[in-house]
Amino acid sequence: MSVPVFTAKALTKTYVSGEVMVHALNEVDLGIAEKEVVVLLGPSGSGKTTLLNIMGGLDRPTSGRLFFRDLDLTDLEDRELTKYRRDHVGFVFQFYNLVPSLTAYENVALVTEVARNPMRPADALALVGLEERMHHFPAQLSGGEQQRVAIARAIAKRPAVLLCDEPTGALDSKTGIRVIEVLLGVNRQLGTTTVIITHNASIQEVADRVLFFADGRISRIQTNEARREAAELTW
Ligand SMILES: Nc1ncnc2c1ncn2[C@@H]1O[C@H](COP(=O)(O)OP(=O)(O)OP(=O)(O)O)[C@@H](O)[C@H]1O
Repeated sequence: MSVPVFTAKALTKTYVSGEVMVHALNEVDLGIAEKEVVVLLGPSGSGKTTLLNIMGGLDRPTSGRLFFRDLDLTDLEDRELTKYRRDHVGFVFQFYNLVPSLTAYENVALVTEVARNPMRPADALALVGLEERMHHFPAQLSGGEQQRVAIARAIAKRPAVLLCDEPTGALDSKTGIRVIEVLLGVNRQLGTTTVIITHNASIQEVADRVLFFADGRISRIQTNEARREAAELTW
């Protein structure tokens, strides 16, 4: 078997506020394979975002190890961690964080201008189905379209991993399903390993594996025999 994209060993993140200690992540062991689609489900405060942020190099664990392929992220200096993030990680958040004064094309070009081996902005926007809207400003696009621009921006540098924190959280079901469809299309066409945090249990059906979080631990892992297509989802 090839080296996993991520390997976590006893990964732990503890926050101390006053007398109270919160184990946001509590000795999590995990492997995520290349090209996998993984959905993280669990109640609020169970540690999903903490894990995603550590995988993305936005945060550091208190103890334990996290490898990206053969690279031990827990060993890296801040500068090296920033380079890891810039070279290998795309993020998609609930809110799109587009620059309002720039067109869709220009928002994506902001990233491709500084990336090492980027796609052309027009190709990234075509991949998310927005080739006809690329010269529109964010205010001229629907929420779902803005999220698709954010996805184009995240994948234009051809990251190995795409980390998505509630990507459909602000969308109605029809546009949310379209966004999931776009994420699956990117996974299929570019082979991007994709991790999706959601509170929407329906979305688990499109995953290869579903990780259920409770109290900073993975309480259960479900392997789906077959992935559903986004178009088959309802919520
Ligand atoms: N910067 C911080 N300082 C103190 N406690 C924190 C901090 N960040 C997270 N926590 C705590 O760590 C725990 C895990 O939080 P986390 O955001 O990972 O949960 P989550 O499963 O992503 O929740 P949600 O679904 O609401 O986003 C929570 O108890 C949270 O309050």
